[in-house]
Amino acid sequence: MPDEMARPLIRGRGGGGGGSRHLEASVSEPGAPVIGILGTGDFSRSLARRLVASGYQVVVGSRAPKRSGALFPEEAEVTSQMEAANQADLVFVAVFPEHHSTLVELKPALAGKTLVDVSNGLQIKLDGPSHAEQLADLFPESFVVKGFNTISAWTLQMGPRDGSRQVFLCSDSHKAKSSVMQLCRRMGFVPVDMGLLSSSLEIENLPLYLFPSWRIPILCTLLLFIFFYLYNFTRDILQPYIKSGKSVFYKMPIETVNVTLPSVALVMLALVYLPGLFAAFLQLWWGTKYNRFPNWLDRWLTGRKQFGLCSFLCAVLHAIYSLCLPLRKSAHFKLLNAAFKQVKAGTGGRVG
Ligand SMILES: NC(=O)C1=CN([C@@H]2O[C@H](COP(=O)(O)OP(=O)(O)OC[C@H]3O[C@@H](n4cnc5c(N)ncnc54)[C@H](OP(=O)(O)O)[C@@H]3O)[C@@H](O)[C@H]2O)C=CC1
Ligand SMILES: [Fe+3]
Repeated sequence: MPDEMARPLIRGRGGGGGGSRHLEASVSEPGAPVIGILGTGDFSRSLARRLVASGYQVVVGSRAPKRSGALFPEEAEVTSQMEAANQADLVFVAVFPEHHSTLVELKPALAGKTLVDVSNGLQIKLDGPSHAEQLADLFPESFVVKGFNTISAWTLQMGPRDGSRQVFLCSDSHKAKSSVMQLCRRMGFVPVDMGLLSSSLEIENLPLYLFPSWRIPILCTLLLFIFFYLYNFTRDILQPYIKSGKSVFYKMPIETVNVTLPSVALVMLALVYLPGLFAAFLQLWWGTKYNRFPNWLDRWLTGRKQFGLCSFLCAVLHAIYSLCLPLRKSAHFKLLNAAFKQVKAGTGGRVG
């Protein structure tokens, strides 16, 4: 990582270019609470800039402050980890969780202070202590708040935009959580209270789920496509070939795909409406609207938008293919016509 460390995510004032104008414009307000950041990696650098831009005094704790100092804005002080822990009122722990234990010597300096754990896991963990809970065990005299792990260094750098403004927070200390929520708002993010620190595992897993609601609809679309494609291939290409030796394999990439797409689109559309019918049937069967649907039906109902969009995509592809086919046929016809005219005129020249 040292090479990456040498390359600032956004350039300092002397570096020219890059960076958001908002960040360049603000200066830390004197008398604002001192925010400490342990670690000088990508996240730390972006966070420091955003905090400075929001009017906070920032002190960054590094194992090698001399090396890292140049990567931070002038307003942020880069010093030793111990010095930063002593000076700060609230401390962001921006080091990877496997290195949390190297910070234990800061325990006395961090006692009674709020620690924000921003770490993410590398894989989804379904049980066991979260990184935040492990940090709380390491620093029992501090108040650990989990949060900011769903915000990327890039988002911090560019400023909150729609879609990634929410910061999920949880802590066993109401006071510590409130102070982080306030800080969050001042930085332009929207804090979402997720309750006690026991929710931290859920928050840590959040960034690891990539488009979770799309997985099943996409899988369904692919399976249906394979099924209908094989059916059409057998019916339109394989069967004539075996029966009468007629070779129409050229139809495979375009015509067979084109007859497959509407079938997939229609079945996917049916899958949008089907769970609604199941739900209505269950409600009639139970005689009430207020029972919980079984999990599978619940997930299906909430995934209807994705099923619908997959169906729409197939229909659009079918429309595009259908428009392209006559163009291809007319080009073919023109070529044949030209050849015929030349033969008729007895020129015998090359065509095409
Ligand atoms: N990058 C991102 O977009 C996001 C990162 N996060 C979380 O933020 C945390 C930091 O991530 P990121 O900044 O990308 O990581 P980097 O690897 O870029 O930085 C980690 C920093 O940790 C410090 N550190 C302290 N002790 C040790 C040690 N024993 N060994 C190695 N490094 C140590 C180092 O600073 P120094 O050498 O100065 O002490 C180093 O710069 C992680 O927990 C990550 O999950 C969360 C959301 C997004
Ligand atoms: Fe059609």
